[in-house]
Amino acid sequence: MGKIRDAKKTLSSSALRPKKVKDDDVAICFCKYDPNNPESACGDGCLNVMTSTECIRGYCPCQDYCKNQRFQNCEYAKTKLLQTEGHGWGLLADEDIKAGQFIIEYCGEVISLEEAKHRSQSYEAQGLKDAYIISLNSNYFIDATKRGSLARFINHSCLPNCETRKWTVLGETRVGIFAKVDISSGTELSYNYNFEWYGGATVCCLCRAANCCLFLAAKSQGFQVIFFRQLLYLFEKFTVLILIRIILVD
Ligand SMILES: C[S@@+](CC[C@H](N)C(=O)[O-])C[C@H]1O[C@@H](n2cnc3c(N)ncnc32)[C@H](O)[C@@H]1O
Repeated sequence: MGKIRDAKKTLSSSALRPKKVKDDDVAICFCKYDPNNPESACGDGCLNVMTSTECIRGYCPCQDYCKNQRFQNCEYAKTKLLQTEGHGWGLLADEDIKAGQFIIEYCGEVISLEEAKHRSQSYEAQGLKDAYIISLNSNYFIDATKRGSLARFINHSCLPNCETRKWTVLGETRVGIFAKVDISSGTELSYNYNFEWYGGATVCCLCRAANCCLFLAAKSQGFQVIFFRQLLYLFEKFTVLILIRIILVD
């Protein structure tokens, strides 16, 4: 495993493309902080929260009471690494996490589609087993292979307890991992890589869920490609089994 950096010190997905938000473009909510009701400060009813946009310090009417600056304040849940059986490192909840809670930002280098294609092929050629490129939008991807937060260690599951969500933060799109359900401390975190993951080689899924799709990101790789890859994979497995049988029987 490469050296792990402190998540708070790593690049956020927007760090490579800093963009000053113009005053006219700042989305300002209508929340009003009521000391008798702490939920009044940018909770579920906040216009910005409803549109997955973070409030900006200095503009939010709730000022220091604003609760809608979680990416900017790195308000991550406590997590820790674990060594899994068969699929490398994974990430555990190190405290009870509530459904809907922001867990961690998926940080890394922001790269173009062309660069993602190029890097993915190059990593595969270098024999890198694990792939860390996920989609930011149709034009940009986040590559956490060399630099990233602990989110890069979250494995795939076909029945996940987390999901990725895209938020607009200081005018930029950023990707966060959020809990889909209540998660108890000590449980491995997972999300479904479908439509997010820019993987290289076909990887057999080890999630053990009853609805397992057998391969990682089977849907995002396109039905035809994955169908033929699966056929090829099964053909290879059968050929090996037949050869072993021939060797053992003869
Ligand atoms: C983003 S990384 C996850 C962290 C990785 N386990 C590690 O040790 O760094 C994605 C890689 O983890 C492995 N992986 C993740 N989920 C898996 C699963 N359900 N089954 C098999 N391999 C998985 C695959 O090798 C994949 O390329």
